[in-house]
Amino acid sequence: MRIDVVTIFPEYLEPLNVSLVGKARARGQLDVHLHDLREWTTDIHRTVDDTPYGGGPGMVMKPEPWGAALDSVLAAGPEGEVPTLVVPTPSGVPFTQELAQELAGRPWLAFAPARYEGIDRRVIEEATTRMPVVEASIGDYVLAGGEVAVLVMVEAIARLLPGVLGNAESHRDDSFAPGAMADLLEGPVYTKPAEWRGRDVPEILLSGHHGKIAQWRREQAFARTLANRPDLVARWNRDAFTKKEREA
Ligand SMILES: NC(=S)c1ccno1
Repeated sequence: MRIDVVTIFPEYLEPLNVSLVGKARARGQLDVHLHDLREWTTDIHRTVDDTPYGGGPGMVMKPEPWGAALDSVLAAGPEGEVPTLVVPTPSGVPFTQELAQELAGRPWLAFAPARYEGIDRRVIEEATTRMPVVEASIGDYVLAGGEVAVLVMVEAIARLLPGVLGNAESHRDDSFAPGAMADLLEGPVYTKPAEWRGRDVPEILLSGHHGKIAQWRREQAFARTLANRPDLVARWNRDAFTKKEREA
């Protein structure tokens, strides 16, 4: 997978050099290109923003640098291919495990994290005429810029790429993973020692009875989901529960 990120703070994306994503890059599973938006400014002050038409607080990111930057990204990418442009924004669709899974299946992603009050709308509109565009939100809150959201999205997507996680099974039981864990939160996990500060590991996990352990884990997942995400419960019904049982 190729990933391009256009940003006024390339240094904000340094974490893409370490840990899981860094290792995937080193193994050639990810090809990440960072671009400083100011490279496409034309004035001595390298201006990327201006006051909003219609008035109002804050500044808006100018269309010219973004347009030129996206032109360059497209030109530098694989011949005859276009990226999916991912725009992190609180006004986007929810960035879910399902969306991460879908984006992990695409060969080329370009991220456009905004600052200030956002990017001039014409940039997004023009982009949709030449590539798929996904405006997505990592949560119902506002950040100072989209770079943090890019880090979140890239990690969530990268870990789903084949071979990136050591154990291919690791994300099968993730919260929200497709199949039996859809709309479910992961239950509690334990490791050695069997007793720690007077707290024992649940006996069932030491039983070696895989069927009962799986059943206990499903029950724990349902209990945690009921407690922490009643909104997900609304998506269940008895058939779905049964279906989950069959799939698990
Ligand atoms: N919630 C998201 S994705 C965001 C981007 C910028 N500020 O908030």
